[in-house]
Amino acid sequence: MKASSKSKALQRIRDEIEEELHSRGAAPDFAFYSMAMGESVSEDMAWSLAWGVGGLLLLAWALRTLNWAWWTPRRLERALRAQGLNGTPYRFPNGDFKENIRLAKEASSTPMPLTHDIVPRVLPFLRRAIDEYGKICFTWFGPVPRVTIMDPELVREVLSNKFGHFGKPKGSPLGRLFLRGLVSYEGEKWVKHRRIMNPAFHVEKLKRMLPAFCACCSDLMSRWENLVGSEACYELDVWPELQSFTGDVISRTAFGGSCEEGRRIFQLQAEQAELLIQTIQNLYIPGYRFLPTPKKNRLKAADREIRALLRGIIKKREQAMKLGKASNDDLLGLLMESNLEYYQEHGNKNAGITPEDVIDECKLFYFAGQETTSVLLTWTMIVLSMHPSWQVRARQEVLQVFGERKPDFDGLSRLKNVTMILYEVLRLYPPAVFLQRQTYKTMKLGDVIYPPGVTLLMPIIFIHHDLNYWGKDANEFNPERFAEGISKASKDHVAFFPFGGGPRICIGQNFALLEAKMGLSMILQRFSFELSPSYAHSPHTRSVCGRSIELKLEERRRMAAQQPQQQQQVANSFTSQFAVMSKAQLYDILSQMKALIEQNQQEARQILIDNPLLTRALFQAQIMLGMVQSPKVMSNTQQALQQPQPAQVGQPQIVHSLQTVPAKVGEQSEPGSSQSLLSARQQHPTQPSISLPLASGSSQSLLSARQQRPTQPSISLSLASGSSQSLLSARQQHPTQPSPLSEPQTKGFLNLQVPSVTPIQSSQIQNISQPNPAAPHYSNLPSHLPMISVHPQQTLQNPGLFNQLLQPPFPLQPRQVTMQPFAIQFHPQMPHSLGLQPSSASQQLLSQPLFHVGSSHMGTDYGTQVSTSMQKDRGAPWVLGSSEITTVGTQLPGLPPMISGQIATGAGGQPPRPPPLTPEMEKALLQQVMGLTPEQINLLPPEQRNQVLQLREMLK
Ligand code: HEM
Repeated sequence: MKASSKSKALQRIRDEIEEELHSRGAAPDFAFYSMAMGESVSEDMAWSLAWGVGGLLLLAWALRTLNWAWWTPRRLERALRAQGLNGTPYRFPNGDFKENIRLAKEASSTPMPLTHDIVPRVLPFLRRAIDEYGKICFTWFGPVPRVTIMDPELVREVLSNKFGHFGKPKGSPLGRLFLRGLVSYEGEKWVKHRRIMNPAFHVEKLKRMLPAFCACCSDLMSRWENLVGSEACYELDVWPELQSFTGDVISRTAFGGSCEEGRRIFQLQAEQAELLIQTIQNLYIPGYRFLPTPKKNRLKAADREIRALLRGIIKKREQAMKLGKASNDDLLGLLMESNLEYYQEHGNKNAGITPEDVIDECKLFYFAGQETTSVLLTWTMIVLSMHPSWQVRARQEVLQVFGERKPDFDGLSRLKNVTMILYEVLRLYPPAVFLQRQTYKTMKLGDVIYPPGVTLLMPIIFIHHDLNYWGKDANEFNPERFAEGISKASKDHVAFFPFGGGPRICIGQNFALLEAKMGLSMILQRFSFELSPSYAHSPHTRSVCGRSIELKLEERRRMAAQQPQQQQQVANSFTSQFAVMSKAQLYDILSQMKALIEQNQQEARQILIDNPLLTRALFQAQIMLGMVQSPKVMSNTQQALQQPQPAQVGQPQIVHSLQTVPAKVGEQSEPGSSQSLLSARQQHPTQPSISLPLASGSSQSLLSARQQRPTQPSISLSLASGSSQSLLSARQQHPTQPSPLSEPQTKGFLNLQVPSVTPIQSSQIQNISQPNPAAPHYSNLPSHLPMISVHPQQTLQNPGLFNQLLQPPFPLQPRQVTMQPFAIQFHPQMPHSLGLQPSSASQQLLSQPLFHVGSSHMGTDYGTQVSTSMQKDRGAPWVLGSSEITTVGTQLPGLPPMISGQIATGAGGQPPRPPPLTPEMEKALLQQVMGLTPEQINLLPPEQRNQVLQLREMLK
C-alpha cells in the first residue's frame, strides 16, 4: 500500500517535472537520463528535486517568518524609541502576549470591590504599561508594536482618517472568513456598502422597527413574570436573558417575518463566535489556518448552514419584492431596497452589492449589534442595582412618560434621565473597550512619525475614566454630568466615544440606543431589581461570556401587597442598597428628606410613621455617615449623661436628626442652618448634628412641588435624588396623567417596600403632630446594619472598571476564572471586534455626505442625542450625520438643570469627612460586627466582607 502510493507520488512528480521541462524545451535531457540510468536514477533525481524545492520553500517561509517576527519588530522598536517613545522591550516571538494573559488572569482571580474603578481590572497590563512608560507608550501584540493614544484630540485625528492611511488592522484570515461586511471593508468597497446601508439605519426607518423592539421586550417581560411566578422575588442570571433578548431583536428587525430562521442564525453565530474565540486565542502562527481541526471544521459547517439559511431568506424576499408583497420594514428589506435604488441610480448591474455581500452584512448585524447592546443593558441593570436612587429616578421618569403603556418613539426621545444613565453606563462600561488602527504608510501624529506596520490603540475605557477629562469623580456613577449634553459632560468633548468616531462611527448607534431605552423602560415599568447576594463584581473583557450576573427581580405589582413577614427581607434589601451607596448618594437621599421636613414637618413625620422601613433606612444612612450614633451607643451615652431618655426616638426623632443633614457637602454652615440645628439640639440634646448649611436647591424644588400640589404623596421624595424634580415637571407637563405614585401598581421599587401613602388630609396632620406611640424605636433597627458602611471613609462606590469591544459582565459568586481575558479584542488577527479592519477610503469619498451616520431627524429630544450632540459639538469629521442629531445639551422637558445648591458627586463635590467614631460607638459597632449572621456578611461588598471577616477573626 505504502509502496504503491510512493510510486504514485513519484510518478506524479516525474510527470510534473517532465511537463515543466517540456515547457522549457528540456524534455530530451530528461528522457536521456531516464534511458541511460534507468528508473532508479529518475526516482532519485525526482526526490532530490522535490527536496530541493521543498527546502527552498521552507527557507523562504523561514526568512519571511524571521522578518515578521524578528527584523521588523526590531526595526520598528528602534524607530519608536529614537523618537522618545517608551515601551516594553520586544520579546521574541510573542511580544507581551503571555504577560498580558497572566496579569489579566491574576486580576480576575479575586472579586473586586463593588466600585466602578474597573480599568486596572479590565486591562491590567495596559494600565501597568501606561503607569510605567507614560501615556503614549508602546506594548507588543505578538511582533506588532501597539502605541497607546490617550489624547482625545489625537484619537479624533486617527479616527477621522482623512487620508485613509490609518486603516483597520487586518484581522486573522480565520476571522475574515467568518466576519466580513461593512466593518471589514476599506476604500471604495466600504464607501459603497456604507452608502447602501445608511438608509436602513435612518431614524425614520428605525421608527418602523419599534413594534419589533416592543414585541421582543414584551416576550421578555412575560418570561420574567412567569419566572418570578408567585415568589416575592426571583434571582435571575440576566446576562444570557439580555443576550437572547438582543438576539431576538436583531432577528426580528433584520428578517421580519423570517425571524424563526433568524433565531437559528443567531444561535449558530453565537456558537461560531465562541469557537472563533477559542481558535484564535493562541498566538497567530503563519499557516495555522490551513490545518484542519475539529473546531475549524465545526466553524465552517456552521458557516455553511448560516449562509444556506440566509440565501433562502433573501430568495424569498426577492420573490416577494417582485410580486410587490414584501414589507420593507426590516433591515434586510431596507438593505435590498437601498441596493436596488443604488443599482438603478448607477444603471449598471454590478453597481449594487451582491447577494453574498448581503449575506455578509446580515451576519455582521448579529456580531456587531447583539453582543454590544446586551452588554450595555446588562451593565445598566447592574449599575442601577448599585445605585437604587437612580433606579427609582429612572422608573419615575418612565412612569411619568408612559404610565403602564407601551413605550413609543416620541416618549423614548423625551427620557432624559434614562438617556443620561445610558450614557454614563457607556462611559464607565463601554462595550468596546478600545479601538485599533494601523499605519499603512509613514504617518505623522502629534509629534511622532509612525512607520508603516504600527498599531495605534485608542483605549476608550481609559479615556472614559480619565480624571483629567472627567474630574475627580471620573470613577463614580454620576449620570448628572450628562445633564447638559455630551459636549458639556467632560473637559474635552471628544473624551466620550463609545461608538467610535469619524466616518466609521457605529452605524447602529441609534438602533442600539433606541433598543436599550425600550428594553430598560419596559423592565423598569414592571420590575425592580437589586444585586443578588451571590453577585461578585468581576468585569472583564470577552465578547462571549457565559458567566452569570444574578439580579433579584421583584415584580412591582406584587410588591405592593407584600405581607408583613416579608418586611424584614425588604429591610434587608434597603440595608444592602444603602450599603452600596456612596456617601454623596446617602447625603443626597437624606437631604431630600430634610428638604421635605423643612417644608412640612408634619407631613414628613407622618410619612416616617407610615413607613417604618423607610425610617429605619434613613436612620441607617445617618449611622453610615457617622451623623448619629448607633442605638446602643446612644443609649449608653444617654445613661452616662444621665439625661432623660426620650420615650420615643422613632420617626419624630429622625425628623430632627434629618434636619441636620448638610444641604451641600463641603460648605460651611450658614446662620439659618445653625439656627435650625440649634433648635433641634435643644429638643434632643444627645442628637449629634453636623454644622453644615441648610437651604439647598433640592429642597427648593421639593418645596415648589409641594406648593403646587399640596396633597401630592411625598414618599417619592425620600429617595432618588432629583426624582422630585422630574416628578414635578412631568406632572406639570401631563396634568391628566395618572400619578404613578398614587396607585400601588405603579409605585417604584423602593416605594413599594412601604405601605402606600395617601394624600395627607388636614385631620391627619392634626393627628400626626403628636408623637405616635406605635412608632418604631431606634432599637428596632436591625442589628445587622452593614458596619462597614458606618466608616465614612470606606469607599463604597468607587471608580473603576473595564471593557473591551464587547464587554460582558461577571461571574456570580467567587467563581473559578476560566475565561481567557481579552479574547476578541486582543487578537490582532481578529477582524472587527473592535474595529480591527484596514481602511483607506479616499479623502474625497470620505467627505461625501453619505458617510454621515444615519441618525437624522432625531429631533431636539434628549432621546438619541449621541450623534446629535457629537455632531453639533464636534463637527462633521468626528461624528457624521451631525445634521441629524439634536443637542444633548438642550434643556429637556421634565428635568431642570441641576440646582446649584444641590448635592452632587461632581468634580470637587466630595462629601466631608464625618465626625470620628467615639469609643462607645466603636464598641457598639464592634458588637454589631460580631453579631452579623453569615447571610448578612454575604450581603456585603467583597472588600467589606473581607474586612468584617478579618475583624471577627481578630476579635475572636
Ligand atoms: C451599545 C451598542 C453598540 C456599541 C457600543 C457599538 C460600538 C461600535 C464601535 C466602537 C464601532 C467602531 C469600530 C471602529 O471604529 O473600529 C462600531 C462599528 C459598527 N457597528 Fe456598532 N456598536 C453598537 C451597536 C451596533 C448595532 C446595534 C449595530 C447593527 C445593528 C452595529 C453595527 C456596526 C457596524 C456595521 C459597524 C461598522 C461601521 C463601519 O465600519 O463603517 N453596532 N460599533
